[in-house]
Amino acid sequence: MQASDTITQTQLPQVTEPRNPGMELDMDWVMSARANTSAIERRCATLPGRRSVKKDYQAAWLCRAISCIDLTTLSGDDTSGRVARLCAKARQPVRADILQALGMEGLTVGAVCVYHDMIAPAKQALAGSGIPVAAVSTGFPAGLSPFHLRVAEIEDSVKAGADEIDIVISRRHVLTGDWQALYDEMRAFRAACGPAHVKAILATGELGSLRNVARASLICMMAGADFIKTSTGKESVNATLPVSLVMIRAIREFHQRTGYRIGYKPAGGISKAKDALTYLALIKEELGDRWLRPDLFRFGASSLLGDIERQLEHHVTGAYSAKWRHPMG
Ligand SMILES: O=C[C@H](O)COP(=O)(O)O
Repeated sequence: MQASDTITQTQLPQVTEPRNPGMELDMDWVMSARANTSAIERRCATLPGRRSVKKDYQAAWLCRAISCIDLTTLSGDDTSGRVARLCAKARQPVRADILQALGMEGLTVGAVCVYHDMIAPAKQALAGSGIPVAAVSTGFPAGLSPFHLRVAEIEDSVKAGADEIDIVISRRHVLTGDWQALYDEMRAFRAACGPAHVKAILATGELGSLRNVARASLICMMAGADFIKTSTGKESVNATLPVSLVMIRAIREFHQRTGYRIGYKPAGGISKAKDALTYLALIKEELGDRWLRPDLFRFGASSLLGDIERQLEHHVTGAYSAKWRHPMG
């Protein structure tokens, strides 16, 4: 991919997929899902690891990564002011002179992701930008509040203007093998979202096995998820490459069997530009170019953008601002 390709593709109108309507729970399909851990690890070891961004095409990939970030703040001390600053960053993710040098004026992140109470300030700060607001919901991060409150929380966030809802599944349904309960829960969450797109957070670090990750991925897609997402960012193990491989292969299989493309969002602990490049390579190789757009791929990340910005600055100016030089030099 050359820088010019990325520029053109970034400025193209967003491709829209027909929404996944969901389907009946197909238990035979779910139970046939397997995950061979050693084969998955071998596959992940073949992915390119890049140390630094030296070439234009790598900078182009980083710009693509920016366009796919759900720029996130999910802290107990979030304020309207912090969210407004985050949204300003979402609108102009990289310094203007760097964007200009790359020919990437107008580049924005994919979305801003906040708690319910921060939806209104985020909507206000993003007005007119076209950048969607995603709200975490359903008792995020543990998902252990009463079911009717979790459904009501979704409805409230949609009323408050959230364009996307990131729900958390009940891990216990997976851990006890109660697949019907997981399907019914996801179906109810999807219905409560109405027009808002729904991302199903599996919290893969708490699901016990890669086979459970594969099965939970399929069930959430069968129940109508628009995206499946690895983690809340609050588990002790968040997004990993093996988990990602299992989830994106489930997405590929779902597309092959139903014709619907489901989005993928690795989240939690992705903070390095080189890791973002590895994820993009994985998506390109396993799902193809169509998934390398923000309507089908997002990084859930609070600090990835900072490292990408440093890499791009280094690429354009030959120096990191973080490396102190003489102020007059
Ligand atoms: O969904 C997004 C995650 O909560 C972000 O996690 P992070 O702060 O580790 O980047």
